[in-house]
Amino acid sequence: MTDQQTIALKLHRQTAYLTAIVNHLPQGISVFDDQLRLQYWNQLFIDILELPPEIVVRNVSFDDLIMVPALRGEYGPGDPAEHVRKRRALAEQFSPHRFERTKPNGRSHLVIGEPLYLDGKVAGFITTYTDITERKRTEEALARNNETLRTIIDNMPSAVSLVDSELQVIACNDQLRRLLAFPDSLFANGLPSLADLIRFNAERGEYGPGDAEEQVATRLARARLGEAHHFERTRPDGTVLEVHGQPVADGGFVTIYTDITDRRRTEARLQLADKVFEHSPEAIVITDGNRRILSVNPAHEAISGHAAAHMTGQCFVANEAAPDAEDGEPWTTADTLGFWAGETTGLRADGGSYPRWMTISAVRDGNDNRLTHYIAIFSDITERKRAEEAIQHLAHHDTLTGLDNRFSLGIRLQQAIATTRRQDRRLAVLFLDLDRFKTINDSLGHHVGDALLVEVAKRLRESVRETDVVARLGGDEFVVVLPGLHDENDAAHSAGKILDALSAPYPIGDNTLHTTPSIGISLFPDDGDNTSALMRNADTAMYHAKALGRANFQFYAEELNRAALERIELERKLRKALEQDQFELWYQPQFSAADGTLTGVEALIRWRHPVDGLISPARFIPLAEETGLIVELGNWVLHTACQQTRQWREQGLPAIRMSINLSTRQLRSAQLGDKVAAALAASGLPARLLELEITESAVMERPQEAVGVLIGLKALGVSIAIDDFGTGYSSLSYLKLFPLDHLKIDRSFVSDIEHDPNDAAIVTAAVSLAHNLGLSVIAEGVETAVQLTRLRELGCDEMQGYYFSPPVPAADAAELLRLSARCRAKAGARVECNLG
Ligand SMILES: Nc1nc2c(ncn2[C@@H]2O[C@H](COP(=O)(O)O[C@H]3[C@@H](O)[C@H](n4cnc5c(=O)[nH]c(N)nc54)O[C@@H]3COP(=O)(O)O)[C@@H](O)[C@H]2O)c(=O)[nH]1
Repeated sequence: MTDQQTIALKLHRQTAYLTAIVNHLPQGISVFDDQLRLQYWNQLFIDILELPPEIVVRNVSFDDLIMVPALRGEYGPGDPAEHVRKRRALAEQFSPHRFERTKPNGRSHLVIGEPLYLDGKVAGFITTYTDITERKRTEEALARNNETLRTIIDNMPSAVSLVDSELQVIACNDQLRRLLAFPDSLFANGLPSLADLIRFNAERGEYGPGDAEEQVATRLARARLGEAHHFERTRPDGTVLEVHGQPVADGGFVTIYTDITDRRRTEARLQLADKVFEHSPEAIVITDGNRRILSVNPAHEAISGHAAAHMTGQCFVANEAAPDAEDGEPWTTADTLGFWAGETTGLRADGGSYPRWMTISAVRDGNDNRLTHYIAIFSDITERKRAEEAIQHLAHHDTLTGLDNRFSLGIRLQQAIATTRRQDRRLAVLFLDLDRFKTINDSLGHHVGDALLVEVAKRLRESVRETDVVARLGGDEFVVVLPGLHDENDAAHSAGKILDALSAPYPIGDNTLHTTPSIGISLFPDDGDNTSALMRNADTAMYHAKALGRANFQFYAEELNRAALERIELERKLRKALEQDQFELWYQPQFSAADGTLTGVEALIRWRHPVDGLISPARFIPLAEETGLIVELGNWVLHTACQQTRQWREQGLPAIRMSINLSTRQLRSAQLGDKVAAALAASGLPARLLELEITESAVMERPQEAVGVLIGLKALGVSIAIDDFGTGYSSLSYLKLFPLDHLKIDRSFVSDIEHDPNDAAIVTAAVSLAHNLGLSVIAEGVETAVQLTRLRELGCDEMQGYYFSPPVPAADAAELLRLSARCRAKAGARVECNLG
């Protein structure tokens, strides 16, 4: 073989090798010369560009080849020749190029072109065509997947972060910033590292107190372990986060943060609700929308006695004692208004019934408003009702007697007036007060007093009709209301019955007590058309009955009311008079019956009112006594009288006995002895010259007590006189015990002594009694010489009366004393003569 043949064979082989290589390349390949005529190609070139094989021949022009895809519209719409021209212009630049083309049929290929140089000159270009259809599809699918994932992550309610193995955050969603309240500045330079995030949190106290760097180190160390983790974290603002970390294949991990604040709150609420359900003292019943019981709490069993297990599935009945038809109301109300509350009756397992306060709530579905459940809550109100009834009873009744009280009386009287008005009838209000009740109460004790009141209440109730009202106002005051009367005779008849019933003896304990009522009656409509007028007028009439000697009944009369008003006015004036010192003392002399010498004076109070003039004590002493003002007034009298004697002595007048009147109230005052002693001390009056006059009725009201008081007073050295003797039914046994000095015969026995033998007999007996007890007798109210003679004959020791002198002011009394002193100086002189 020649060298030429050897070279030719080598070339041939090389060409065969190259052709084999080109044909087995995974790409299409084409080589155009500098005239853009095709010189080399392989089958994949034809396949990838989908060229008709018959036109792919050596020296075919670039234009003819690309006209094929241009005509197929692969370069877009428009003139294919224009597309070819543009591409040829680009190709003629012989510059490297690389692009991807996707054909209308969806197949893609990558085109990479490089110019070919021969001896430093452009000799054409070589182009490879790689079918990237599958790669593109995979890439697109991946991109779509990524997009989907991105959308999912971005729209997840949870925060997500993806950290690589270097602990660099490589992905996160917006929720991460929102949920963990990361500021934008943290992301200003792209995604931060996990360390940045942890440090930021540690520094703002997200992990609680402690050293921030330590907290960072601990957390990073944990992250580096790359282990799955799950924990809950409560942020400082109370948000509860559930954190799930999961390692991923490349060494990083994905973390999901979920806000479970609401879930935790709901759980806490449910737990609480569960506890409430379990431990509520009130029974709770939960039913479905058809009232079938789903569950009951333990309190239900405790209240009703029905075991919880037996209740489930049963139909719940609100009012167990009512017929079915009547159980509808609570449910229809709950259905329409969502809620019902009221009292129902429950039946216990043992068959007993009990009142229960129940609420029923209708529960509806939040979406379609469908009624899904009922919740009934109830409690046993037996005790509460009992207490209410007791309170109600207490509010309307007198605790001691069980009668209506003042409050209830007001209501019932008002109702009775309305009924009586409609019936065109009359109504009577009877105001009752027990005579001497206070004495019984004070002397025998409250328990006896109470027992008496209970018996009085019983008798009152028995004396009237069931429909009549009987009330106790307090103390010994009772009121009876008699509605539907024809006339006042009906009222009088009932009042008489009551009077008899209440006046009968009361066997109480070991005692048999006696009391009588004083009854005042007012009539509707005659004496008033409202409760207060009728009550007021009956009260006034009752006082009138008392004033008329007790144990009787009196109808109200207009004049009584006037008198009552006058009384109120007088009381007001009396208080003012005390403040303004409108009182003065006058003095009435007393003389010895034997020789006519002045033995003493009686101090008698006078009220000089700036407008009404001189007011008699008979008008105001009883009121002062009633109101208690007498204690202050009496003290003033005591002091003024004692001071007067001092003045008289200072004027050189003879020292005589000064008598003052003590009232019942003063007698009962615990300070009386001290006050008398103080007045004596202040005035320097020798005690023996002060005489205290106490009425017979005052001492006999509580004789035992009086004995002690009088002994105490006597011990001060004063003398004591019994005033108005003969009017107070003295008990002889007590008279003996009283430390008395004088007995003053009441002027009612004196005034008619010359004509009435009875009066003379009484005076005789009184004088005899007094002398027997070692007392001297003063006759008061002596107005005539005949009376004086007669009283002297009957043995009276001293005289007082207008015959000698009326009470006179202090200055005139001083004149009398002067005159008396002169008379005494003339031995044997008769004072009467001088007085005349
Ligand atoms: N607790 C006090 N009671 C007092 C005081 N001052 C007076 N009184 C009592 O008031 C009642 C009326 O008293 P008065 O109007 O002063 O009447 C007295 C005499 O004026 C009157 N009297 C005296 N002599 C006659 C007379 O011949 N005829 C007549 N018709 N009346 C006369 O009697 C009253 C004195 O009575 P007595 O006290 O019983 O001696 C009267 O009950 C006074 O007690 C006071 O300071 N405190």
